Amino acid sequence: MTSTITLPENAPTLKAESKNLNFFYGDFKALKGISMPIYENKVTALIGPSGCGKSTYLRCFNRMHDLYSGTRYDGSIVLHPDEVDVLHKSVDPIEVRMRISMVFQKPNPFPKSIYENVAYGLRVRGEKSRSYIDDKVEAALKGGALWGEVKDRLNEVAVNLSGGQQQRLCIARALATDPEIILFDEPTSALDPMATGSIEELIGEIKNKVTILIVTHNMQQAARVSDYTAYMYVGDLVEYGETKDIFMKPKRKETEDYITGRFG
Ligand SMILES: Nc1ncnc2c1ncn2[C@@H]1O[C@H](COP(=O)(O)OP(=O)(O)OP(=O)(O)O)[C@@H](O)[C@H]1O
Repeated sequence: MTSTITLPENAPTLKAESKNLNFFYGDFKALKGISMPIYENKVTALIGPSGCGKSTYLRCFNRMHDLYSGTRYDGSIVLHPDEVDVLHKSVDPIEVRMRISMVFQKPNPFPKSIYENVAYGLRVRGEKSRSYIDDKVEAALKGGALWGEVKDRLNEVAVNLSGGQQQRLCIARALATDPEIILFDEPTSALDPMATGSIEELIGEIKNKVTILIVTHNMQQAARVSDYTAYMYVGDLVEYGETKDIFMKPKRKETEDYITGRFG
């Protein structure tokens, strides 16, 4: 299997690319030389059977693996246009996480107020101006399609919100620091169909200002929300392309078997 890819014709602007990315948990090689473009203001979906390395790949982008011992990156993830390799030892992972935010599978608001959840990243960055933070919190909550529901209860604890509202709050929190990329790791798997629909709609809206990578087990979701799709299998990138091509005319039989449910 190879992860060499051909860039689509008339490709949009590159926001990032992984180049020959390998990743190890101890001696176990979880990613095997993955090279993939990530296009600006587009949604790229990562699909594949359980354990194929989707979350591992996603977590390389914001250096999440640094938080655990015994892990090792090899290769690079280059951010454009400044050509920064986020995996390089000289790059501060905290700075990377300001530029590349993450939304997890299970909504994980902090045990703080709605306001403080969204203000959190700005405070970490050292923002002190109350009016600046107020404006950013309002804009982020609007961006997360939550402002109308919470504007009169900003000081209430966030855990009182419904699951779908909590996930939109986590998206607002991710938006507040004006990230360039947001990583979504199965963001709707803990939500009901209605809340799932509103998160998918939101992803369609925020991609106008941010680049998105999303891991999903839901083929319909990948087809609905993404512009590009990557099919992974045991640490390899099997096929990458425009979502419509991956779903309508995949080049590889393994991809076809997976998306048609014959495998996985
Ligand atoms: N902390 C860890 N230590 C050791 N191995 C790990 C660790 N986390 C994941 N792995 C292994 O790395 C491989 C890829 O796991 P990963 O979670 O990235 O897959 P995935 O495609 O996201 O799976 P799923 O769809 O089930 O979430 C699997 O073989 C998994 O067992």
